[in-house]
Amino acid sequence: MEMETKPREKPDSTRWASNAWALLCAIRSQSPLIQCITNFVSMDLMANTLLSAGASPAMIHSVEEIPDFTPHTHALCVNVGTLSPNWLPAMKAAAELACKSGKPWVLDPVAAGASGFRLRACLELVELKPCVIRGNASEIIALSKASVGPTKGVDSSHESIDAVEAAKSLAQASGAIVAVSGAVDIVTDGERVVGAHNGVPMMQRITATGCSVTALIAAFVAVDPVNAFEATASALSIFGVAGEMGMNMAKGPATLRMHLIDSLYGLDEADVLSRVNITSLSR
Ligand SMILES: Nc1ncnc2c1ncn2[C@@H]1O[C@H](COP(=O)(O)OP(=O)(O)OP(=O)(O)O)[C@@H](O)[C@H]1O
Ligand SMILES: Cc1ncsc1CCO
Ligand SMILES: [Mg+2]
Repeated sequence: MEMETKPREKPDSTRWASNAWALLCAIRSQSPLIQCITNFVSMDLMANTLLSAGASPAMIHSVEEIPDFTPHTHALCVNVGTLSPNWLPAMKAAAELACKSGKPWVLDPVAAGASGFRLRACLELVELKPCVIRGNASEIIALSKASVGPTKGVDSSHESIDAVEAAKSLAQASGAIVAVSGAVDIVTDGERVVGAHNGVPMMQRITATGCSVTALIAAFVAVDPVNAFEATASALSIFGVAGEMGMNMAKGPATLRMHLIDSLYGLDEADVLSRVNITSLSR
């Protein structure tokens, strides 16, 4: 029998899974404070997603409060889902202050291509240096091409895999990590591309699961801001694992919503190590 002379390297998939578990443990022990400026539809599910993961959400959005509050947060999540002109100054002020305070902020460009107003707002926010941009495929394609077009509103009419090139060019142009959710969640820094192969299709039937995973990404980058690429893929995968486990108990979207939150809260090391499925898609 041949003796091994050096320790065998763990395969990539094992390293991704143990890193995801370490980051979830860090969220549970540090309970990072996440400021969320988000749409009215998502506020409840987003706050409950963050709480069940161990983070501390604060849905604070008035421009008057940002100078006092934003510097004390650990990360910021900005979501333009129910955008109106009077909300945009608060989003920009918070993004600017987060950057100035050295805190990561994450952008969710909901329905970016649905109107000129919304697209311009998203492009202005991208100028303010988000650490991560997470959207569905149609949103990332619209933002990357800076084009308004026929859309299904907040839902995607593209597959995530069709948005890989758009995501790479948006990442290169903006300096942000770009994530595209879908059957496979794609994450890129403009060079590297990974896919998180977790989740269940029923998650699309619950409004604001995308918004909520963007906030979860904010919590993951809050505990590991220098490795935003890894943190983003981990958050997407962990949320997908919670969806898979929740689906085992669910009868439809309403019960999946409940069981997803319970599963995220209850995830243990064995669940994470056996289910996290992140692979390289770089060519
Ligand atoms: N076909 C699928 N199979 C498995 N998981 C999926 C599938 N489609 C979406 N998901 C998961 O559902 C979650 C939401 O992704 P989706 O792309 O629907 O976001 P979204 O369109 O921004 O949603 P919303 O705007 O309602 O917040 C993600 O965690 C994603 O991984
Ligand atoms: C349904 C809906 N409309 C605006 S924001 C939102 C939540 C999902 O993006
Ligand atoms: Mg969305």
